[in-house]
Amino acid sequence: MKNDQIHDQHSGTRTASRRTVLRTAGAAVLAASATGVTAGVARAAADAASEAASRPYDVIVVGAGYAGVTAARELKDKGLKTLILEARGRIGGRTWTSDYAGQLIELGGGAVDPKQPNVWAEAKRYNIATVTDGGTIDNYVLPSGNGFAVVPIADASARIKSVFTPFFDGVQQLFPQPYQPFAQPALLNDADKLSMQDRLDQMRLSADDLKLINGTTGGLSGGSSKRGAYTMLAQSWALSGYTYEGYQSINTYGLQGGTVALLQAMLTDSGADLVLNCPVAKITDSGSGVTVTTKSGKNYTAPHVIVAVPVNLWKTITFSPALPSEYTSVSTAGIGAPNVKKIFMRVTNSSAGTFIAGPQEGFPLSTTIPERQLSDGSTLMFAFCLDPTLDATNPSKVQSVLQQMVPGIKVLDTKVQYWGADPYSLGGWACRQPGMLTGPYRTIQQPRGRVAFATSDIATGWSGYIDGAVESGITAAKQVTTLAASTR
Ligand SMILES: Cc1cc2nc3c(=O)[nH]c(=O)nc-3n(C[C@H](O)[C@H](O)[C@H](O)COP(=O)(O)OP(=O)(O)OC[C@H]3O[C@@H](n4cnc5c(N)ncnc54)[C@H](O)[C@@H]3O)c2cc1C
Repeated sequence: MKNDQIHDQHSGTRTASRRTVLRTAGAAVLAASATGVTAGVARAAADAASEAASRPYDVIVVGAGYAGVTAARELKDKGLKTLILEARGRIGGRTWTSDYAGQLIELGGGAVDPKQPNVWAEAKRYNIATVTDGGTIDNYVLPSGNGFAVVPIADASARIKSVFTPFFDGVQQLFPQPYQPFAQPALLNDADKLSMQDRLDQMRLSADDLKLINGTTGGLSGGSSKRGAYTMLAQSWALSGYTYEGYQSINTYGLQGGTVALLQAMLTDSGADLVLNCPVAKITDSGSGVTVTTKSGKNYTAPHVIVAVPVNLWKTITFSPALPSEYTSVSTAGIGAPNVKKIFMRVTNSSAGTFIAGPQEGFPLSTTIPERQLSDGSTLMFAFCLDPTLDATNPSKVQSVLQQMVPGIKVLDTKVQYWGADPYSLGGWACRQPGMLTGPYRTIQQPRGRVAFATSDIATGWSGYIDGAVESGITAAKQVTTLAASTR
């Protein structure tokens, strides 16, 4: 079976798509990612930052992930000049094109899909090809009784589909227009109270069937199905066309050259100046302009600011005047799923052939997926891990967990990104908690004074995906353009 017939997204789900990614110089692109004030290799970073502080900008964007860069590009299209301040030494945030075992890899988000209109349009606009891999996967390793069973992929997919599809009974009525999640307020009020675990409980599944799907719901939630809102996954199902196949297929494509290739093209087009290694600590809105203060004490001013950092980071920035409680409480509770690690590894000796593993909630590794065969005879795989106690940088620890599912398998080495502990993400993909969508969500999508917000975490459509980041960047740029026109 072609491996793009099954799939996953993010964590708990089951991605099977492998990509023939052109091994363009991902790292070199990253190293050369800065434009504008940071472009000159010879120019000292401090000089560049000082120069930026004295230049007149219409808008300062905080954060150079997909949401922030999209906002800057949109503002340029409206004739506004933008400065981007980024905490890290690279662009991309929760997308991170890196390299491992001589391969280009995505340590964060990587998959895009034609059902995701915003990011798909960007790829077309900048002529970035989408890539997929036609490799095959033999088996699915599934929980069975107290252990695991190796099941031919077609049989396993049919079984998962039959258990998973009823989880979404009624979603067509709940989200008849997937990009307008509030269209059915009465139904939504009830549904948004449910955690994914509540919905699983309603289904009264057998122990084995429960284990078939709670790895997905628990994984998306950041470790426990009790944390994630049912409406989060239900809306993704609706956006995918209300079918298992539609939902499965959203992880089929990657971007040629990696996510950084598209983002770099957008950044270059934005004409924005970018300062890297510049974490923002304070944002002061005087009513007539905004001052952004970095951790190192440097001030930048502009008429407007777009805060394009993850929601989980809002609580780490001092806003003056203070943000209303809706913003602070959501940031404290968190939208970005906790505990998320993405692990790349080289494996050999698989008794299950090429396989996907979909263990149950609570197992130290979540979905485990083959990416491609390597010329040294090993297989490049990646896995998600929601267990903060597993030291995934230690190959023998990962191996002993993997061997519980596939006896004899060997892990040669690993490369890990722990998003939950990363100070500039404090979590992985967005997964709202029960009550957030019907509660503070519409408020936190709005600007406060001269400060607007952009991130996939507050998107109306594909929140939790690159597409949602692009959508949110477009929205924030519109909000600021309207404000700028009214305050001129
Ligand atoms: C492991 C993983 C797998 C995923 N898989 C997929 C997938 O396959 N497909 C998909 O579509 N999506 C996927 N996602 C989700 C997707 O990556 C995100 O939704 C998207 O990248 C978020 O973009 P953003 O711009 O909203 O936020 P971010 O990418 O987090 O960007 C925010 C930026 O703000 C910066 N920042 C933070 N604090 C400060 C500060 N104080 N001062 C200045 N800058 C600051 C950060 O460094 C960062 O660059 C995945 C995410 C993860 C973690």
